[in-house]
Amino acid sequence: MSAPVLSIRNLNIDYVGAEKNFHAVKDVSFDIAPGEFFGLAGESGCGKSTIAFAVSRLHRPPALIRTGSEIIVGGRDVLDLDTAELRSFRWREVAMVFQSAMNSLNPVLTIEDQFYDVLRAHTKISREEARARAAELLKLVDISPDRLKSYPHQCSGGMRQRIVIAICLALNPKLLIMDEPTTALDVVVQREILQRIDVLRKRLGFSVLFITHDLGLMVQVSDRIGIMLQGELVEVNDAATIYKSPQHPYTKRLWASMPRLHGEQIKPEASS
Ligand SMILES: Nc1ncnc2c1ncn2[C@@H]1O[C@H](COP(=O)(O)OP(=O)(O)OP(=O)(O)O)[C@@H](O)[C@H]1O
Repeated sequence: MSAPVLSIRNLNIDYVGAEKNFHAVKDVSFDIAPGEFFGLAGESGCGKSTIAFAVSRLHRPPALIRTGSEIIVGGRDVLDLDTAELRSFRWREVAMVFQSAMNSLNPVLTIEDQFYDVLRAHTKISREEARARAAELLKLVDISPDRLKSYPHQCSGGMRQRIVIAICLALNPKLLIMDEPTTALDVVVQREILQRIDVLRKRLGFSVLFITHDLGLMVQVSDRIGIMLQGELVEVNDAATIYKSPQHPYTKRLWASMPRLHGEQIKPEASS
């Protein structure tokens, strides 16, 4: 089996407080294989985003990663990278779509300039080449290259979100982290975007770490799913098992708390 794209070992993260520390991520370990769509689910506040930020090394104080934690990407521990190494690590190896990504585009720059900024910062690329690459990336997410001249406010929310995803794919990262990437969008647009991501990861071969509290959406798109409860990873299983025969009592409770489209609840099969 080929080496994992991401290997997290004994990850412990505290939020350091004046009075006492809060242990937000508790000894979490999991791997993501090349090309795998891995979902991380759990109620609000269970530590999902804290993990996502740590993997991208975007965590800031008061978040403190404890000694002994490992986040291995491409054979290197992300926690050991210096500033110069981090610059090439982000975007090239790991790119992250945030919860409010569609509002993260710069309002005073055209879409073309936003692509150019990222491409120019990381590669030796001419304006012409960047335009061609940006057009190609827009097509990947089903947006006409005519949009290169638009400003963010001229694009719908779903379109802006797809533009952010296209920018994230600009440097062919091995891992795309998506933290509640579609929460602000309507259900149909959410689904379209996730289906598009799925097609792209199969075509381009990147892996996905997808974070949401919406377990129903997650089982439809993920290969494997990790369930978090109060900072701990309590179950990791393939999506079908999580759906049909969840093993951990908390996973069962999560399903029970989740309304289905027509009001009935998903009843997981009783586990033996
Ligand atoms: N800057 C901070 N200072 C102190 N505690 C924090 C900070 N950021 C997050 N926390 C706490 O750490 C815990 C984990 O938060 P995190 O945002 O990772 O959860 P989450 O599972 O991603 O939640 P959500 O789905 O609401 O985004 C929560 O209890 C949160 O209140």
